[in-house]
Amino acid sequence: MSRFYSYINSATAIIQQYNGAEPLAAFLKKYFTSNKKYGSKDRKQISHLIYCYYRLGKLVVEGDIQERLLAGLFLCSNQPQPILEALRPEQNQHIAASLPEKLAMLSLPLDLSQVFPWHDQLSDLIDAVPFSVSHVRQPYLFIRIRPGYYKTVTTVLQQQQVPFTVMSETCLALPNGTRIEDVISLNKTAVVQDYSSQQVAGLFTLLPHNKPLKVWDCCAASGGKSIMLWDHFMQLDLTVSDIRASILTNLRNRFAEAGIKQFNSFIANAVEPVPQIKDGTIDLVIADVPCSGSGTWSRTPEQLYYFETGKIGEFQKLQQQIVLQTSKAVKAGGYYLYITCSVFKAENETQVALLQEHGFTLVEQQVLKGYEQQADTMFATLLKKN
Ligand SMILES: C[S@@+](CC[C@H](N)C(=O)[O-])C[C@H]1O[C@@H](n2cnc3c(N)ncnc32)[C@H](O)[C@@H]1O
Repeated sequence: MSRFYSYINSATAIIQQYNGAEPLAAFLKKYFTSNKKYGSKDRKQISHLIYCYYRLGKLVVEGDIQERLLAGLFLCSNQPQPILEALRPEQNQHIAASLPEKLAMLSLPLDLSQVFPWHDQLSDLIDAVPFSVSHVRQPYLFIRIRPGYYKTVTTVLQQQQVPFTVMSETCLALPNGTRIEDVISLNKTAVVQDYSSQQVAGLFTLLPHNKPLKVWDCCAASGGKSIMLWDHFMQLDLTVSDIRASILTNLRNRFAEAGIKQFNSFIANAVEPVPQIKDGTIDLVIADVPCSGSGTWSRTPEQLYYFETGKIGEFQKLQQQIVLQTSKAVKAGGYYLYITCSVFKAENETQVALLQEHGFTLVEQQVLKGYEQQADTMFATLLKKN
């Protein structure tokens, strides 16, 4: 049996074992650790095959898994593939063709608008068809260059021959899989942060700049939004919290690398009263809430296959509890910044409507259409307390 059929058989066996209970990346890591026979080249090819398979969501491809693996590989790759060269050389020759051309070559009735089938649940302003089709492409890795380091970072990337595209004065797009941590002083000179996440900084310009703001980042994770806010204002009275201790440890390490020394941090469940935070005392609450992550599924395409819509309601309920509890902390005339990386209306506009019913006025709402830039799709709304 050729090496290429053996890749397909391995990918098939892995797909049959995987049930979506944990992230595919973690499952593959464990699988390859306990199956030592695969070299790094094999692991790369098999993983790519499997990711392409899930990029087609639940689309039915006539024939067996092998047929779907090869169709996925052809549609979702834009560089020549050794497996296609061996098994479908005519397709490999057209690997850089447009999607409609590729679909015509496959002569399979594949409707890519159904890769993400939950069109009726999307937030306003998200175009269902281009969003759905965007999942066939792997997104870029984006970095945000911190103030004063543009020349340092771009010079090192050029010296190390790392290709990049300039998206803005602070944002660079790099090929996914770039080991950026080996090339630059991560967190000191630049942070890994998606393009859309970086766009949220546009809302910071609408905040008062006349005195250091008292800020509470109530779902801080490893601090991506807080570091960006710090870079914007340079001076803040900053408090960060999260329900997970381990992620706060990451945050403290990142803040140390980023040179952010003055801040308060503690573990807190944002659905309950938080003793450290008094009602009506905060200028800005950032609530980058736990969500379905449906705007990021081109990074985790297994979700297109395994996601159950019942989970939207669970997230909606949790977000509602977080919003109602944490918004009490905002002082009169202060601000609430609500953020998700979800595309579902129930997690986005519905929560904003709830804030509006509880004494907040909408300042600006952004649907960040990352699917147009091979980035994540996000939702961000700034509200002001009446
Ligand atoms: C989308 S992430 C935040 C990302 C972060 N703001 C950033 O920019 O890197 C959501 C975070 O909410 C936290 N979380 C989930 N449930 C929570 C709760 N009940 N209270 C507080 N934090 C919670 C999760 O642990 C997770 O770190």
